[in-house]
Amino acid sequence: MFSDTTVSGLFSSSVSASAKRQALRAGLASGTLQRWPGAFSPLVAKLVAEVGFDGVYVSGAVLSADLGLPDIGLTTLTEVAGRGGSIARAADLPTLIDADTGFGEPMSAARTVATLEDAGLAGCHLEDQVNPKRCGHLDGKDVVPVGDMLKRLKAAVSARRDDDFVICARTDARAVESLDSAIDRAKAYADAGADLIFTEALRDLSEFEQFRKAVDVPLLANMTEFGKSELFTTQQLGDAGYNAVIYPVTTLRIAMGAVERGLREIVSEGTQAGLVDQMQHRSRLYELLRYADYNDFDSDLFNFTLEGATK
Ligand SMILES: C[C@](O)(C(=O)O)[C@H](CC(=O)O)C(=O)O
Ligand SMILES: [Mg+2]
Repeated sequence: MFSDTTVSGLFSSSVSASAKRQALRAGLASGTLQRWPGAFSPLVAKLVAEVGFDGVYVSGAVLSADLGLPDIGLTTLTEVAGRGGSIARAADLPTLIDADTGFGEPMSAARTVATLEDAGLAGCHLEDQVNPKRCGHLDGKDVVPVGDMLKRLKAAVSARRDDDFVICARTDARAVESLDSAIDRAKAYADAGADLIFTEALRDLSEFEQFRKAVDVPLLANMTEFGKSELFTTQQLGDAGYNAVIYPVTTLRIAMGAVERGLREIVSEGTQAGLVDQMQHRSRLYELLRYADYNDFDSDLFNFTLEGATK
């Protein structure tokens, strides 16, 4: 029987895309470091929200890896917007997505922004790398001339229909040119309308501090593992005056580490029984997915209980 329980928020977050964008902007203006872990799936986004983070990040590296591809600009806007939209709608938090170089020339960057807005994202970042792009923490990457990136950014900004959609400009110039050049580029990108600057692959804390002193727009730090930056704490990044931090690939690395160990143990032991204690319990999964609320919604169709399940 249908009950009058509201289904709002069951299939998709009940917070509108525009409210999420406002929340993202408020967080960036709050003076408190905003923490955005990468979610490799909608389910992980739900967990990110429940654990108490401020936002969700969708990583290009993770999205490609999940498709079994390297992060070298092979994914398409359709793939990225589709997966990003599914992740964004799963949680009440705002989601920032990695839009790489904008999937083409400036007009494509503009279309990227419109498409990501339609998909319910709260913001995206566009980087100043050449195509094909690479992971910002690997050697051998290159950046486009400042003027080309300004065209990319201006096109993106002009395509925005919701003024609250956050456009973040990422500069990869630190590793390719110098810290000074990265700072100059950041200033030019902010003048072109970027709301947030992603300072890629800085080396030590003093570089984060120098960046902060030189520019007066919100700054984002990338705490990706096994890269060029040391892993600073939220306290250190907050003290350095940064506004946001991403842990882009962290949840995927944790999960894949556990998956590989688990698969090997099944082969060596002939059973996964010794791993069960480390697994997310069925009841916890059902709690995250709000099974009980679906039961309430239509008890004729959904009458799940955990009775009979092994503990
Ligand atoms: C942030 C990043 O763009 C991503 O796609 O997640 C990557 C992360 C990584 O490869 O570790 C990057 O820093 O280029
Ligand atoms: Mg990326």
